[in-house]
Amino acid sequence: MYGAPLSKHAKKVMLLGSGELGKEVAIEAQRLGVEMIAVDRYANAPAMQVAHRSHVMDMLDPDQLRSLIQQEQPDLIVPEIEAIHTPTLVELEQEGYRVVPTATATRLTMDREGIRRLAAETLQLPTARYEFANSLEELRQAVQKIGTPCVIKPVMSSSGKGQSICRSLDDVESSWNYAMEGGRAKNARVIVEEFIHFDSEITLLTVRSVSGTTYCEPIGHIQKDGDYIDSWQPHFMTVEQIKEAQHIARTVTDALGGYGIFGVELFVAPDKIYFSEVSPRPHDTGLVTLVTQDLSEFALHVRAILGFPIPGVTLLSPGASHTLKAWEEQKEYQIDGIEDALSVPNTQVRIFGKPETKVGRRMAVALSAGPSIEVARERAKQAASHLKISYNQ
Ligand SMILES: Nc1ncnc2c1ncn2[C@@H]1O[C@H](COP(=O)(O)OP(=O)(O)OP(=O)(O)O)[C@@H](O)[C@H]1O
Ligand SMILES: NCC(=O)N[C@@H]1O[C@H](COP(=O)([O-])[O-])[C@@H](O)[C@H]1O
Ligand SMILES: [Mg+2]
Repeated sequence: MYGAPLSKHAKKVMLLGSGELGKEVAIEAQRLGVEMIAVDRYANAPAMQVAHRSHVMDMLDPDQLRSLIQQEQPDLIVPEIEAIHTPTLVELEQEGYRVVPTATATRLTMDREGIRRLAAETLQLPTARYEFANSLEELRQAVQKIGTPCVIKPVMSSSGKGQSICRSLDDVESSWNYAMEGGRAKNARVIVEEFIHFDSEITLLTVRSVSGTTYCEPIGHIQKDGDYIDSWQPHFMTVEQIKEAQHIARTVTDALGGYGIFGVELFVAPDKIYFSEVSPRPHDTGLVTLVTQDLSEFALHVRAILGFPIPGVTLLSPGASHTLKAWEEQKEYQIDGIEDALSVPNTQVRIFGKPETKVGRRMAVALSAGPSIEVARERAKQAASHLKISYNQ
């Protein structure tokens, strides 16, 4: 039970992070008559453009974060990115605020170390072998222990930022420097992971709600330089593989707790399935669910966090997504080719409306349904290829 947005009894939801994923969450929440407050580090972020109001602030600053939350008094705090001062969320939760899915889940997944130690050491889930290093010298030793090729990532980064493949000991120094440039916060710590030669990688969207745990069909995806290029659903897996994937997803999401959607990232190798990482929030590769499921991952997240039932999720059609990225840093840009993209059958586009372009920044996505995965992927790729960014100096 709640009142109209902006009235005394409104249900107030605060998004911490207001990118393309938050924008879809805000739209779904608006559909249920929720009052939306969008927060991010820059003005006119995508979700801010569809929320009731917005705030620009440094979410890694504990004082700013606390004072905004105390000022707004949201019923639910919904982290949309990892770069948030999560110890403050833990304190606020103890003081009675509700953090989605839980403050501890956001703290553990904020850096790779928390979630990796939970999954591999506490829960004993299969992961790539790993080591941590705080300096170039420690990194050399860690690479020698893990062996090459290996993957080196800042402990605090996302969308592949600062991540590289180290193919021999000669690469260690450049990998270290790259990680130092790409990492978030001033944290000189990296993880070195054994390189897994997987057949495919998937996201298993898993929802925890008042109705229990529900799994979506697996989403296959291709990543380049640690960031996603295209995704499709359903991804074919054997019954045994699906059972194993769901077991891993269940174990890790039960340990994190709370209500909401989780993107469980798994590597599917010939002999076994590896846990990679988990987002306690909608996942970028899950944008495809906007055209494949009766309830998208965003609708599922909103339903779950508001405490509403999720009797089931239905896959309506095979589908695919294909991203459009910018390759220049500019304050002014235009997107052309939308007409051609929308001429592709069963296709939609989402233009995120980010105020500026950056090198490698995702600006839009094409979403296509089709009679098969092959057709859907081809349609989404074709539609995305029609979208062109022109940069105006
Ligand atoms: N140990 C590994 N072996 C092989 N490939 C890997 C390994 N670790 C990461 N990758 C590849 O790099 C991609 C990005 O890695 P990861 O998910 O850890 O980074 P991320 O920065 O958290 O990305 P995002 O925030 O988009 O999920 C993976 O999806 C996978 O394709
Ligand atoms: N892999 C995580 C992910 O896709 N997160 C999405 O990207 C936005 C940041 O984009 P930006 O870096 O272009 O501002 C985030 O706000 C979220 O929507
Ligand atoms: Mg990932």
